[in-house]
Amino acid sequence: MSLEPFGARLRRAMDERGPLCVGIDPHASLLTDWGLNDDIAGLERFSRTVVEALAERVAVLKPQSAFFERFGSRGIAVLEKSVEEARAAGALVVMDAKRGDIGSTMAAYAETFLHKDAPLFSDALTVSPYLGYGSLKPAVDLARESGAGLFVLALTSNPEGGEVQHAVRGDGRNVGATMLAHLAAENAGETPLGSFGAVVGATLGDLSSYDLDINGPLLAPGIGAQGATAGDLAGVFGAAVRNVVPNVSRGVLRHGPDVVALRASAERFAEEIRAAVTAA
Ligand SMILES: O=c1ccn([C@@H]2O[C@H](COP(=O)(O)O)[C@@H](O)[C@H]2O)c(=O)[nH]1
Repeated sequence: MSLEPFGARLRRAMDERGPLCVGIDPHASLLTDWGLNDDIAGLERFSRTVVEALAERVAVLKPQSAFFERFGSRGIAVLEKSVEEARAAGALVVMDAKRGDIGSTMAAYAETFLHKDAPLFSDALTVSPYLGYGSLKPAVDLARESGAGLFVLALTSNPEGGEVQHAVRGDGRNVGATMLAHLAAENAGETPLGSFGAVVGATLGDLSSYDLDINGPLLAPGIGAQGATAGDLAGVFGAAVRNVVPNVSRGVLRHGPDVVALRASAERFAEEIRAAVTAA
């Protein structure tokens, strides 16, 4: 049996818990700062601590797959366990793996993260559309079947992204705007919120030239370590701010390993975000 659609589950979680998404990003430097070794035991302890501190409190946890993959199969086993425990504690899990390939290979990535019986099944997956939006079709189809979602890289938080995403097409529209239009079509008619979201950096300044009204969630990394603040959200997203899922990773994680300090940091960000969204 498939799950209720991701968009509906996310809307409810955002309304009940606030929209904050905290990353599980076990950087080698953070493991050291936490007094852990940069090894599988350190990885396991780090991830378990973040899940214990936050999975019952925040709407979304976003493991960054790269930091687990670097430990090989044992790192993937830790990732599987973290996803399972975070979901069991009530958080939605967005797997940040940024997958993208030709359609036939994309189907295998979709099976990996979006098939409801897969060991790494996640509520949503980040995907790259830069082999063409249509190449994502197997992931879109399987997400719909499973009740999962996608976050498509549209306007990323890093300064280098513009050379691809701001490139102007023959029809005068840029690439990022085109991805947003594809997502709006995917989400048409869905209530209360579509399941196909965009990644749009909180670092990007005024985005009023873009149509962010995609009837889907906007995952907004960049708050904290990359320099954006909760106070920037209304200026960046305008009326779409209600559908923004702001992500903070290092900004919260640097307060570990103390569980109370991690919770306090996440609560501070959550409060600032609540104030910014309410005032918008
Ligand atoms: O445009 C993007 C897409 C993804 N990310 C990811 O989000 C976190 C941000 O971490 P911070 O420590 O809060 O900077 C990280 O996992 C990135 O890979 C992004 O930053 N920008």
